[in-house]
Amino acid sequence: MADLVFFTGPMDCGKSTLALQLDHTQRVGGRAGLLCTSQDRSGAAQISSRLGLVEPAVEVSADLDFWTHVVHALTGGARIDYLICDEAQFYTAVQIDQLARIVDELSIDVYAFGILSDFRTQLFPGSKRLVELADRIETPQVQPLCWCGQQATHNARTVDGRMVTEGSQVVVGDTTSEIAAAGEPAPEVGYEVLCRRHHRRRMTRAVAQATLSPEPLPFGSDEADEFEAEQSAF
Ligand SMILES: Nc1ncnc2c1ncn2[C@@H]1O[C@H](COP(=O)(O)OP(=O)(O)O)[C@@H](O)[C@H]1O
Ligand SMILES: Cc1cn([C@H]2C[C@H](O)[C@@H](COP(=O)(O)O)O2)c(=O)[nH]c1=O
Repeated sequence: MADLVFFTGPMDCGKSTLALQLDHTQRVGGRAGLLCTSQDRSGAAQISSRLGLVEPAVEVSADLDFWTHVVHALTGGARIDYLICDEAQFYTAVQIDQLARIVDELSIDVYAFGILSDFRTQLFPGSKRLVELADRIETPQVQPLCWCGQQATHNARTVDGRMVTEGSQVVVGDTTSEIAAAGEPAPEVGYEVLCRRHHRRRMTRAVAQATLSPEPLPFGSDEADEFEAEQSAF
């Protein structure tokens, strides 16, 4: 029996890497897959992993009908045993229903990968529908960490280096940890993974570093006191 599996976790937890590993392993095992993605960071119709793996993929725009696409490919003689669907948070709820139908009526496995919630902690429509319909929800084994060392569970968006909680749900971009480590200036829009506590407090790595440094504090002393009390608890 085929399955609809949703692999989910915050940005930078290895979802695209796992998607390409799964595809490779299945292909080596003699199965044939169709790779799909939506608005990959690279700007091209491909699944790209931060570890450097890249594979071409069907670009899933809002008007793509998965059912029609797959049935058309099958009737044209293609073999499809499974679908790899990256950046599935950007798919519409209707497209997730089409994927479930493909699993149930065509016995094709669908492996979907995506983040659950946006920078405001609200579910993406595609992810919400996947949680509702998936046979299984899996979390990749590598867990990214918040700057405090706790497991990072939430995605923060930064604009000009400052965390924001308002804006469009979709703004394609990358995490800034490696950019910051290399000493490069933050991009206009970036992302940082945080634990819930620091996401709630809008306490990004930059804010924490500024607070801990002997430089003048960037925010009110109440917030700084709260932050120092929290640090002594670790
Ligand atoms: N130079 C590196 N060496 C080893 N692992 C790396 C390196 N750069 C990135 N990674 C790993 O790549 C993973 C991010 O992969 P990716 O598939 O792009 O994530 P996601 O799709 O979840 O955003 C992280 O687990 C990170 O630790
Ligand atoms: C939190 C959040 C993220 N995005 C975008 C940023 C990236 O382009 C993708 C996530 O990709 P990854 O492979 O998981 O790193 O989603 C967004 O548009 N809106 C958000 O709130």
